[in-house]
Amino acid sequence: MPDQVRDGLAPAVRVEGLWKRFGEQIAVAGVDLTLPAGRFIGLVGPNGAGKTTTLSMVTGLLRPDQGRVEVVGHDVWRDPAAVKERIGVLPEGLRLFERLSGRELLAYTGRLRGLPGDEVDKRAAQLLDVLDLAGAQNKLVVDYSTGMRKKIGLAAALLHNPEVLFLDEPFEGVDPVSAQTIRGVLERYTSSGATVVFSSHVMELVESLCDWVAVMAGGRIRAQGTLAEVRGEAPSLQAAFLELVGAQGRDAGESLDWLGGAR
Ligand SMILES: Nc1ncnc2c1ncn2[C@@H]1O[C@H](COP(=O)(O)OP(=O)(O)OP(=O)(O)O)[C@@H](O)[C@H]1O
Repeated sequence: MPDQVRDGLAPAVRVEGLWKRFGEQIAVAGVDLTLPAGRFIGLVGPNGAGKTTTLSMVTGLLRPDQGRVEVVGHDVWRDPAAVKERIGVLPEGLRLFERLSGRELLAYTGRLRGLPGDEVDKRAAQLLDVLDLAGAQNKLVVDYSTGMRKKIGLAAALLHNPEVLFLDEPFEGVDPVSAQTIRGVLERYTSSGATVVFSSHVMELVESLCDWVAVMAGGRIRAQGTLAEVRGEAPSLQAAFLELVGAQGRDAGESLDWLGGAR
C-alpha cells in the first residue's frame, strides 16, 4: 500500500494514559501509544517490561486501572463487540480447545465469528494448507507441538480477516521453516492494508519484519516511531534498544567467577 494512502488512515491503535498495577507491582505506568494502520509494528522490551500486560489491555482481555484504548476508532472498553469483530489475537500462553482437531477448532472459531459454514470450510482449508498443517488437520490439538499450536492459533486469529492482528511472541518455539511460512502469511496480510502488532525480544526479527517500532521498559514507552527513527544513529536496532533500556555496561556475568565447568 502506498505510504501516502496508508498515512491518511486513522490509527490502528490509540492508547492514552494506560496504567495497570498488580499489588505492589506497577506493570504499566502511563503508556501513550499511537500505532499507525497498515504497518507491521513491533513492540519490543526486556522481560517484565509490560508488553503482555499492555497487549492484554489493548485487546480487551484485561481491564486497565486507568486510561483509554481505541482500536480502529472504537473504544475497547465501551464498545468491546465492535473491537472484537475487527481484531485477531494470538495471546501469550495460548489456550486452545485441546480435544478438538485443528480442523474442528477452525470450524468452531468460524461459527463463533458468524461466518457461513462453506466460507469457513474454504478459508480453513486454505489456511491449513498455507501454514503446512493440512497433514495434521485431523489430529487433536493436545497432540500438536509448540510451533503447530502457534500456527493453528494464528489460523484461528486470521479466519475472519481482521483489520488488526495482535500477536504476543508469535515466533517463540517456532522452527525456521515455520517462521518463514508465518512471515510470508503476515507480509501478505499487511500488504493489503491490514495492521500487525507483535511483541518480541528478537531484535533481528523485528528489524527485518517491522516498519514501525515501540520500545517498552519498566512499564513505559521509551521510544516509538518508524524503524529508522527509533534506530537513530545506532548501527542496529539491538544497539539502540540496549541504549534505550539502559542495559549498556551492565555486568555481563563477570561476577560469576566460579562458573566455567573446568576443574
Ligand atoms: N497477573 C499478574 N500478577 C502479578 N504481577 C504480574 C501479573 N502479570 C504481570 N505481572 C508483572 O508485571 C510486570 C510486567 O509483566 P509483563 O508480562 O507484562 O511483561 P512482558 O514485557 O510481557 O515480559 P516478557 O517479555 O518476560 O514476557 C512484571 O513485573 C510481571 O511480574
